[in-house]
Amino acid sequence: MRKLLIATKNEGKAKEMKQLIGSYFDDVVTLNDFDGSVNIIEDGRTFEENALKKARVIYTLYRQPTLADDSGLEVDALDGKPGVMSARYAGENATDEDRIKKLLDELKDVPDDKRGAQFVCVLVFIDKQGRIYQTKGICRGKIAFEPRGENGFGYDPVFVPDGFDRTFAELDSQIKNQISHRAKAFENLKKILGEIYNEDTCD
Ligand SMILES: O=c1[nH]c(=O)c2ncn([C@@H]3O[C@H](COP(=O)(O)OP(=O)(O)OP(=O)(O)O)[C@@H](O)[C@H]3O)c2[nH]1
Ligand SMILES: [Mg+2]
Repeated sequence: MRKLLIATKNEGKAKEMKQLIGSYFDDVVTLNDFDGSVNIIEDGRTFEENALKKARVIYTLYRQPTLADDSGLEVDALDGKPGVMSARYAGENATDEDRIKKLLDELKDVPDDKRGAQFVCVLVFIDKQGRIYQTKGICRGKIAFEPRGENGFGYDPVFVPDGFDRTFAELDSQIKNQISHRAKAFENLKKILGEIYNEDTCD
């Protein structure tokens, strides 16, 4: 029985991660399932530092294979902000709506051709023996002028991925799971998992 702990409390992210992880684990649980009380301070300057910290804290507590995702939105016209601050962009207790409103306010005078942005996702996986693996995915797109769509989470209603004219929240979740920053990071992670679990099938 192979168990994976996912070090996230974000339900939107957790749902996508469970869909993307594939069949390498028999049981996949997130912090909301097994330890909602743990509070990890994300004080890194990069997605890499924060993802590593989340994975390390949970691996150290439970000594089980652990996966963490640190992700966010980098907007060209804001010099890469909100970046690692994406979840806290409008304050600690703000909602997705508050964050979107703040973003659209800041971009209100920015024309269509200057609204480029990218979602970034860094995954850190720690295997049963404590070996650390990291992958990254980027999805380019642009920021819409108003929110559209009901799917997904976070900034999805205002992010239009390159090659599409609909937002992530208007696209089917299956399409998001093929082209997103998270999907790309998982493509690389699955290659690593394939190697780990082929050479070491015990757990
Ligand atoms: O529209 C979106 N579609 C996405 O696919 C996506 N991926 C990340 N984000 C945003 O970036 C923050 C990450 O911050 P984050 O990595 O610290 O996660 P979090 O604090 O929400 O949960 P946890 O995993 O740390 O427990 C999230 O809250 C979201 O606002 C996304 N928004
Ligand atoms: Mg967080």
